[in-house]
Amino acid sequence: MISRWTTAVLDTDLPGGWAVARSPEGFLYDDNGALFPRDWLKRQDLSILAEHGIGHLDGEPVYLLELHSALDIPGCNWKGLRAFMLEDDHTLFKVLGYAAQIGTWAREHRFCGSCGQRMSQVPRERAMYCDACELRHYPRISPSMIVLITRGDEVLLARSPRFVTGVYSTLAGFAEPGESAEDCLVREVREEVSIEVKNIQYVGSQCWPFPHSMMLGFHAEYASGDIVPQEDEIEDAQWFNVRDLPPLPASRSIARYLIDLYVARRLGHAEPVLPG
Ligand SMILES: NC(=O)c1ccc[n+]([C@@H]2O[C@H](COP(=O)([O-])OP(=O)(O)OC[C@H]3O[C@@H](n4cnc5c(N)ncnc54)[C@H](O)[C@@H]3O)[C@@H](O)[C@H]2O)c1
Ligand SMILES: [Mg+2]
Ligand SMILES: [Zn+2]
Repeated sequence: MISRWTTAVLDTDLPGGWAVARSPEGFLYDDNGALFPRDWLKRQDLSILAEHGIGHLDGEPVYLLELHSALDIPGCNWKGLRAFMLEDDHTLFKVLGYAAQIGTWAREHRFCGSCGQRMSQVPRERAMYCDACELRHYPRISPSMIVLITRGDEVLLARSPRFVTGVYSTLAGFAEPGESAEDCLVREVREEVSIEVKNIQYVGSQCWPFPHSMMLGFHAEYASGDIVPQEDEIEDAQWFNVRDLPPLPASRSIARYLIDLYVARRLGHAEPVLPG
């Protein structure tokens, strides 16, 4: 059965529901997954930094317990968000991805960036509020462009020194103030591989909670220039034939989708579906 997940701002004074617990070591899980009866979880000896009501899973309320530190609970363990992404339960990954973004943002906005006073959660709204200067802080989302550059049967893929050994991917980068999505894409491509692109086509978007990116995915055609990898950022960049590709990123990523979609179109295969 596919579970239904909707986000909401829930009242943390109400009892009951489910909860996920997040510490600097990741999310708590056991053999049944990462959702625990909330009242049971709160009876454990947790060092709770903040609690957030984050939404409904199949109509049941879900809360996040954001912890100062991990602790040992018999039968349970801690695991990072990336490990959950690589598993099959996509709905659970969405719940935890949202929880991670809300937890990180609230943790990093406990004090007002303008006057330094302690801030508080606004009831019924996803915002932190400063009483002293009436400033509101909303969750942070960082728009990032990601692009597959194509040249007929070839695609341009690159390696960052941070990637798993052997894996090549599309180019990506964060938008800067003053840029359109297209401006950002053109700049990132120039910076990272020193080439020019044309016919920029928007393909789709994906929430990427590492830690708070909104990925906007594109295909673009090669226009001119020779590949010059950006020092420190790009370890290697090459043109690959769609019939002979290197190891690629994880299948849930929009990077992989942009590649699989182009290959499918080029080779006349069925098109993949963008993971939500
Ligand atoms: N879902 C996917 O398929 C996929 C694939 C590739 C990259 N990504 C994500 O895209 C994002 C951007 O990719 P990148 O790492 O190549 O970026 P990038 O090329 O812009 O380089 C990263 C650098 O940008 C700066 N930076 C960090 N956070 C920033 C922010 N919020 N705003 C502006 N600048 C910031 C830092 O100096 C950092 O070293 C990252 O979050 C990455 O995880 C997602
Ligand atoms: Mg980049
Ligand atoms: Zn303030």
